[in-house]
Amino acid sequence: MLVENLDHIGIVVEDIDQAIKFYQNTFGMKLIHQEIIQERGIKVAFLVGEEENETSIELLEPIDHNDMNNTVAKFLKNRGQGLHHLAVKVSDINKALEELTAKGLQLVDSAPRKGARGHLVAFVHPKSVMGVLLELVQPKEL
Ligand SMILES: C[C@@H](C(=O)O)C(=O)SCCNC(=O)CCNC(=O)[C@H](O)C(C)(C)COP(=O)(O)OP(=O)(O)OC[C@H]1O[C@@H](n2cnc3c(N)ncnc32)[C@H](O)[C@@H]1OP(=O)(O)O
Repeated sequence: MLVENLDHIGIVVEDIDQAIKFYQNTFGMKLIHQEIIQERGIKVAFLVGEEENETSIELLEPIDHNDMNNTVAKFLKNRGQGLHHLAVKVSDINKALEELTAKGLQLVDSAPRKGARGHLVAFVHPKSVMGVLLELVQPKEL
């Protein structure tokens, strides 16, 4: 599997609007995308620094903070705000999943699904990545 680059870093927050303002006002970062993903029960926002094609930060807030079936709400309750996942860009997500399965890694998603920004995404379990929840991202234009 070939990782092209670090696509984004996911950070779970209590209040996404407040967090967006914090990243904009404190670090001068720019909001490039915002979306409510109803089927995942989350609100997300992507911010970048000066170089727009660089790695972004994805802020995530659960729509319902009390829904413990929602992975982000559960994370927020159990671990509080903070780093949630690392996302790497790959050109062929199906091939990457096949390779990781062959290498014995535990996948959360055995097949890709539509994630934020219409990209194809799949998660690898943190138990297989030394405690880091890893997201594979295949941009929709590929
Ligand atoms: C929009 C879209 C996108 O980016 O495009 C997205 O979908 S991102 C939005 C969020 N979607 C996702 O997160 C999907 C992938 N995540 C998941 O399916 C889940 O969060 C799992 C990774 C399977 C964990 O769920 P589970 O219910 O098993 O959690 P749990 O609280 O019982 O925890 C089980 C063990 O995993 C650890 N654990 C839980 N979440 C973790 C995380 N984010 N990073 C590292 N470790 C984590 C716990 O500490 C615990 O370890 P110990 O056993 O050692 O105590």
